[in-house]
Amino acid sequence: MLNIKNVSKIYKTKSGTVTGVDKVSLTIEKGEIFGIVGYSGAGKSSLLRCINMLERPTSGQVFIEGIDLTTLNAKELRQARLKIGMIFQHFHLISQKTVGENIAFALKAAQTPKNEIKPRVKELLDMVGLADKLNVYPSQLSGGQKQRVGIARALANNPSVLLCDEATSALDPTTTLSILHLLKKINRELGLTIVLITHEMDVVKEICDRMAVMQDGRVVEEGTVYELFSNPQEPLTKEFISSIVSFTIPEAILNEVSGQLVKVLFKGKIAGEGIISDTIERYQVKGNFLHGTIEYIQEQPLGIFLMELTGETERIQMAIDYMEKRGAQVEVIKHV
Ligand SMILES: Nc1ncnc2c1ncn2[C@@H]1O[C@H](COP(=O)(O)OP(=O)(O)OP(=O)(O)O)[C@@H](O)[C@H]1O
Repeated sequence: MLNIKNVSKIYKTKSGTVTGVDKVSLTIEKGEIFGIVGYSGAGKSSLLRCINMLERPTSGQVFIEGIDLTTLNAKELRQARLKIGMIFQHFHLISQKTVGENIAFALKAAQTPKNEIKPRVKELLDMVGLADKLNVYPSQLSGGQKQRVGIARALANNPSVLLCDEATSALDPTTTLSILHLLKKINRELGLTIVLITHEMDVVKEICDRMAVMQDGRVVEEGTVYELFSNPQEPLTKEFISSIVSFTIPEAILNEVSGQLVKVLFKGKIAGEGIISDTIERYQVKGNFLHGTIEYIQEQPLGIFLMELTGETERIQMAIDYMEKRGAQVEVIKHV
C-alpha cells in the first residue's frame, strides 16, 4: 500500500517560492492502478518525484508498505527505492548499451548475483514480449519497443510500486493501447501497484481503477474512474471527462428543439436493457436522439443520451418517472 500524507513541495526560485504540491493526501491500495490527471503545471510530476524521493517533500510523509520514506537516510533510501520502479515519457534508456545491458544495469545496481542476471534479463524480456531484442541497441527499436524495455528495466528488481510518468504520451494511439494492455497484464499477473500520471483521459479510462484530478498542486477530486466519469462534481473533472463524453450540440439544432430536452444516464448493465424504447412504447411519447454514447469503463457500460421528448406534457413526465424508476438518471435540460 502507498500512503501519501499531507505532502507539500515548495520550490525556492530567484523570483520567490512556487508551490508544486499543496498538502496532498492519497491512499493507493495494493494491486490498484491509480491515475493522476491534471493539466500542465498541476503538480503531477512534482508529486510523483516526491513519491520516490527524487524530490524531498517540503513537508508530509510518504509510506510504502508501512515505511515512511521521508525518515530514511541516503543508504536506506537507495534500498527502499528498489521497491519503486519508474518509467518515463522519453524512456531514458542508455543508448550505448544493448537492450539486455540496459536491463542488466538495473540488476547490477541492486547487487544481483552475477549468475542470476542473464536468466532474469531473459525472463523480463519474455514478459514484455521482446525476447528477440536482447542484443539490439535502443536506436534500432520503435517507441513502443523502447517503452517495453523501460518496463522490463523498471520491473527488474521486483518493485511493489510502478510509477509511470506520462509513459504513453510520446506514442501513437495503437502503440499506447498495447503498452496500456501490457501494464494491465503485469498488474494482474504480479499484483503490482501502478500509479500513472497523464493528461489523457483515454489512458485513465482504459486501465485505471481509481483516479485523482489535480489543479494548482492540490487534489480537487478523487474516486473510482467509473464514479468520476458518471458523476463528476468539480468543473475541472467535468472538463476532463468531456474530452471523452462530449455533448456539444450546435446552437441552431438546439433552437429547433420544440419538445423537452433530457439527458438520460444509464449506469452498469441497465444500459443494455432497452429502457428508452420500452418507455417510448409504454407512454406513447416521441423520442428524438440528438446525441448518445455507451462508454465501457472498467468493462462496465455507461450510457449517456441526449434526446428530445415530444407528446403530451403529462405523458412526458410519466415517461421520465418511469425511466428513473428503472434506474436511469434523467436530467431535464430544456423545458418547453
Ligand atoms: N524544479 C522546480 N523549480 C521550480 N519550480 C518548479 C520545479 N518543478 C516544478 N515546478 C513548478 O511546480 C508546479 C508544478 O509543476 P509540475 O511539473 O509538477 O506539474 P505537472 O502537472 O507535472 O506539469 P507537466 O506535465 O507540464 O510537467 C509548476 O508551477 C512548475 O513550474
